[in-house]
Amino acid sequence: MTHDDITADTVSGPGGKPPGPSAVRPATVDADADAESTGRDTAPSPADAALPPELAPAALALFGDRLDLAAAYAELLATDGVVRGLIGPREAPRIWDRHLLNCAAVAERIPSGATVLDVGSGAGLPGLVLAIARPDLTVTLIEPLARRTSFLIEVVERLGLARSVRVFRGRADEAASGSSGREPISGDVVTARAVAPLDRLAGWSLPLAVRGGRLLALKGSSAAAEIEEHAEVVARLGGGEPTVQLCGVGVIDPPTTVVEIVRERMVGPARPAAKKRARGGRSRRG
Ligand SMILES: C[S@@+](CC[C@H](N)C(=O)[O-])C[C@H]1O[C@@H](n2cnc3c(N)ncnc32)[C@H](O)[C@@H]1O
Repeated sequence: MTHDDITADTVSGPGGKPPGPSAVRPATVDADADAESTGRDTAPSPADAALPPELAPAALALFGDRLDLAAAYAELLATDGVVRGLIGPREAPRIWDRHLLNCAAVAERIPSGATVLDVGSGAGLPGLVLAIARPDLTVTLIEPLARRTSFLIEVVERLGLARSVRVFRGRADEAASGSSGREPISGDVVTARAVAPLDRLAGWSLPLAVRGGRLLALKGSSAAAEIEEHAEVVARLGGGEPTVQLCGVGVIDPPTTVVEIVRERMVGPARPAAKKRARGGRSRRG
């Protein structure tokens, strides 16, 4: 089996431009773009993942007694994640504010004991962070790229999260409909960061939510404009009125901006066009 052959089925138990804390310039974890823009060839060091003292109160508030686990994940991202091209070298020193704390703040919108599906997890953001911050959650990381899912699988094992976190290798639509003999999956909450514009994201994500469940899309400064542009499509997909939620107010600065959409109606996939009928009202193929 090659590296690229690893599928979700081999896993037990359970990477655009992610919106960072900057309301103006979104953060990115795109390693290739980062390396190109800096021209740097930085050797990763665990020290890059050290929690900055000024962020310690926020980290403690968001991770509580799971702070050590969050620190272990930060170190894996800043070392293996950089070496394997999942995180740009420039992201390593800002892993806590732009990524871990930014994602963990969203936990306040997730009910106790919820099942969470994270679409386009990349290196585990935000799904893995939520699983670390909230041991009561059951989280599935949905990611089509083998290089990313193999990293996720290893991190889940190394952090001892296999009981609450599962990795699904595939696209969101494959997860929703079931494919390759896999059962369709659904959850109370669907999360996504830096995956697609709101219309496409809603098309992929709402079918994954149970009725009354919700999509939490981490969107940064584009949130209001995206809602205005795509509200009609969202409604056609069965979504309620999208709202903008600020998470982590008073804990992180700036708070995380999330577009929240409740799945109000179950809308099926588009039906194929009706067959043309021959004269006399009968289908041409009989
Ligand atoms: C820019 S990365 C963001 C990764 C991560 N969410 C973050 O914030 O760092 C976008 C990710 O979405 C994944 N992706 C793209 N299309 C997808 C789809 N249809 N279903 C699930 N994941 C998808 C890509 O493979 C990639 O890992």
